Amino acid sequence: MKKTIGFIGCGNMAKAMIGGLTKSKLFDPENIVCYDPAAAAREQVAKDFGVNIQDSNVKVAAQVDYLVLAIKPFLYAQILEEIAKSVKPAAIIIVIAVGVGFDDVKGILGKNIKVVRTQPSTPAFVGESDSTVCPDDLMTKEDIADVLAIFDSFGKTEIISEKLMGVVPGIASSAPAYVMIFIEAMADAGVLHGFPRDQAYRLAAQAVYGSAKLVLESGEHPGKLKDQVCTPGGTTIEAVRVLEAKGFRDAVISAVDACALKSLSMSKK
Ligand SMILES: NC(=O)C1=CN([C@@H]2O[C@H](COP(=O)(O)OP(=O)(O)OC[C@H]3O[C@@H](n4cnc5c(N)ncnc54)[C@H](O)[C@@H]3O)[C@@H](O)[C@H]2O)C=CC1
Ligand SMILES: O=C(O)[C@@H]1CCC=N1
Repeated sequence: MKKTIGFIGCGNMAKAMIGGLTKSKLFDPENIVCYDPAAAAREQVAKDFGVNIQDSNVKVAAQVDYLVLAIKPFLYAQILEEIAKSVKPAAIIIVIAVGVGFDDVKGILGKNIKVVRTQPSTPAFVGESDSTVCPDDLMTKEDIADVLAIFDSFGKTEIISEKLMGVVPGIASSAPAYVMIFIEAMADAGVLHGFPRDQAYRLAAQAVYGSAKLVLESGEHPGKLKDQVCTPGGTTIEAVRVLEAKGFRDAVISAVDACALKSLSMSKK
């Protein structure tokens, strides 16, 4: 792409996204323009990816076509005020924070600014984010295609409605945390039975990865794929019995619901 993309904030999500952008060669490193007040954060992205580091948010905002606000939600208003006079009128603002809506951005940058709400996830570090994007009404088909190309460079992307944007952390962007707990717990059980820890993590992680790939590539219902594993009178159904008795499904549904409700409450603040 012959355009420029800027990152305000060079923390976890910025690093994960920049990794995909540079690996895919979608942007030349000098066209990825970044600032973070934390020297260690900006030095890390400069060292890892050779990106173009500036000395203020304003300088980033003034020169880019796409501007990713890779900062915590509570900083959005303050930083939008800071860059308001510098943002290019035709720039596309990429919001990645939970709870920050179109009106929050347009209320400060003006109603004519193009904004896309998104949620990437940390598997972007390995090119496997399950990103969601929601463009505003001003964005053209070409704008949307460009934003999809950006997000596809570090994973898979779904376009969703603004109403679902508030729910998405529950099943997507926060989900890596629950999956990590599942992997850790499975590996702990392996260690309990004598497996070396590193081998237990590899096996548990591959079980999750392989199962996810099977769902995605076979297109089969997850219940059917579960049944394929359960030999009558065998080992797997014993584990399934215990998971059901311990309320595994309810625990997962309740956790996703709690996450989604928290996210929705942040949008209403
Ligand atoms: N971590 C995750 O899994 C996901 C995070 N998000 C969203 O991404 C955003 C960033 O989150 P993380 O990267 O995880 O946080 P982080 O804490 O790793 O990075 C935030 C960065 O912002 C920098 N920063 C602080 N004040 C600043 C300022 N005045 N100007 C410029 N930069 C400043 C910090 O030094 C830090 O490097 C949040 O809004 C979060 O909701 C979205 C999806 C997933
Ligand atoms: O926990 C959080 O608020 C962020 C948003 C999605 C993942 N982590």
